[in-house]
Amino acid sequence: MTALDLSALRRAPKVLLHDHLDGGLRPETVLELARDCGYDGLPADTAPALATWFREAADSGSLERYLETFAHTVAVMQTPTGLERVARECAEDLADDGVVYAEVRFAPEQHLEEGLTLDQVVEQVLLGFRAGESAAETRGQRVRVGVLLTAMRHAARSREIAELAVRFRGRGVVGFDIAGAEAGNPPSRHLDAFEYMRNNNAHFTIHAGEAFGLPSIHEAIAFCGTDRLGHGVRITDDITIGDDGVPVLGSLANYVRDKRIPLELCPSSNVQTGAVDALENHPFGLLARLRFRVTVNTDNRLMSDTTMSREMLRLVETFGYGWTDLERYTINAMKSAFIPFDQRLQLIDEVIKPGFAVLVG
Ligand SMILES: O=c1[nH]cnc2c1ncn2[C@@H]1O[C@H](CO)[C@@H](O)[C@H]1O
Ligand SMILES: [Zn+2]
Repeated sequence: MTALDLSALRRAPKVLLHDHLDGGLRPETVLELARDCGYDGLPADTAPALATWFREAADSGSLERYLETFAHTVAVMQTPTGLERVARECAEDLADDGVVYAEVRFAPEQHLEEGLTLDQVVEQVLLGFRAGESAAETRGQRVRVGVLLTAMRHAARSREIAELAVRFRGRGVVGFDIAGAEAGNPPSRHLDAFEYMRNNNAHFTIHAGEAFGLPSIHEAIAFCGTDRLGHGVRITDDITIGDDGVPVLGSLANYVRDKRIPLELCPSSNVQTGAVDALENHPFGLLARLRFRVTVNTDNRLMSDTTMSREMLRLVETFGYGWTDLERYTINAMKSAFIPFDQRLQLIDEVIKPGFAVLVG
């Protein structure tokens, strides 16, 4: 059995379903792109200072204030070269951390300030991911990145973005999502977009149950028909612990568990936005114990100063997980991916299981 430390975790084959492209830039890239495009609004002028600023500003205890930090990353992702570079480095960084499959999301509508079209934005990002995958492969690292197109929930372009996602299906886009401030912007505002996805037999996830509770999760499932829940941590509001210490599930919690609806849990991010007050109290422990389909995710690597390996290490330190637990969460994630079933199975059988066998054995 290999000791469960950060370097061993980085060698484990990992699957990431919830990661924002505009939340994962390298600090030095933010600085260089800002210089190139003449953006002078950055709050720091060295890479370490900028890294610290993002982490501290995101540590706000409020989703709204957390989201304000994205103004700086989105500002430097407005040109073809900027978009391509950010996507390329994202794929390389994930590969370097031992991620073998990732679904990375971003909102094309936020990248039109310099006159690019929605299609051009998506094309540049896809080019970047393909370049990053190839660069990683030349170093002997293998990662596959699929794209989720996000619509901003306070805006009114979700139908258009859903159409964009379907148009780029088969060319690297594997699904759709809505994100942004949750309170006041329920998923049902975007019913036509979700209906469009369903009519086209296309996959989507919805940020729900992060800053707002059960009504948001209920709408995402019952009205919108989501395949997965982005975060979904507040499903614990529907679980009570009886006097005998035994958890009792309400009907919504039961439904989520019965239907094996995947929860894209993002431990560090949830503490930063105040969805959870401390990692020790993160519902990951309870939900995993109750055998919900839990997955481990980064959300925003820059804002949380994290990686997949570090999120896993934090869970190991907090909940005492071992390799077989981590393998189970990884297989949960791979089963829940939006690529075709046979390809998921192949990654499980040929990459994930053999990779963990080496570590466990
Ligand atoms: O955890 C989150 N909850 C809700 N919205 C988020 C979260 N992280 C990022 N974004 C939002 O998604 C956009 C597209 O990637 C980001 O610009 C940010 O506004
Ligand atoms: Zn998110």
